[in-house]
Amino acid sequence: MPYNPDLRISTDGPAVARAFADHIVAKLNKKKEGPLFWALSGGSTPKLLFNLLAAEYQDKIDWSRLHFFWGDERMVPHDDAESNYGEVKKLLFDKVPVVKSQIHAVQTNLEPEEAAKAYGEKMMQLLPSNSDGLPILDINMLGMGGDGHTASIFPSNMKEMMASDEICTVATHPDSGQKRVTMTGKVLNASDEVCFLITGNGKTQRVAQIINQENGAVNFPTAHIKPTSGKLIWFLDEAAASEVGY
Ligand SMILES: O=C(O)[C@H](O)[C@@H](O)[C@H](O)[C@H](O)COP(=O)(O)O
Repeated sequence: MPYNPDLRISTDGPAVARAFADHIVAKLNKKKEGPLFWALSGGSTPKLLFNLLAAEYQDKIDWSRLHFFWGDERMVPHDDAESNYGEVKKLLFDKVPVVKSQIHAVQTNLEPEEAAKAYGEKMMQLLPSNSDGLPILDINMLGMGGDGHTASIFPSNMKEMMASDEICTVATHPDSGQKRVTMTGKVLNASDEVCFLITGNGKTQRVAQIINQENGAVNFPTAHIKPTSGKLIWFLDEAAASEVGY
């Protein structure tokens, strides 16, 4: 399958956040009615988005239609500074009229294996599934680490995570040893749409290697995330995209 994601390049991080926020509005308008199942990612880039949504999109989005999931979550209490859920609760959920019962957080009070199993079961209950029996998210918003990881699929566990038939599984951060629950590669690729939000000159080389399909790209998990039948969009700022070949 050729690798030619839809590239949407904006001037800087805030402009990337705005481009993606407008993309959410457009998707809600296109779908006219019914729920939109949106998986969030952690990290610093989404913070720009959450702050913008809270500040300027209160009335542009019908928040009652949104269901929130997480592509990965750190196995810490929700009020821990490391919590992906905690971050978006503080920056967004506490400021806009989301429906609390439609926020589907990972149960980080459970043991990691239990939490991964429970989350996979919850996704199967709530989401439509494809012909392979995998849950389909309308939008899977992902970031990319400097090592090319996405969600909590790292180069060190990539083969296992991309081959797994589990919906969610436990991952261990290679540096910190932190336990995480992550959606597996097949689930990410079952999404109706995967949107990468990647900004900053720290990602330039990795972005170029993957988008230009240079040697070694196959070593990076992000290069393996291309929906089997959905769309793949990369929202980039000029710094991250500066060495993209086309
Ligand atoms: O829980 C996490 O840490 C994220 O899901 C992770 O995969 C993140 O998306 C990347 O590390 C990019 O993070 P930045 O946007 O901070 O570079």
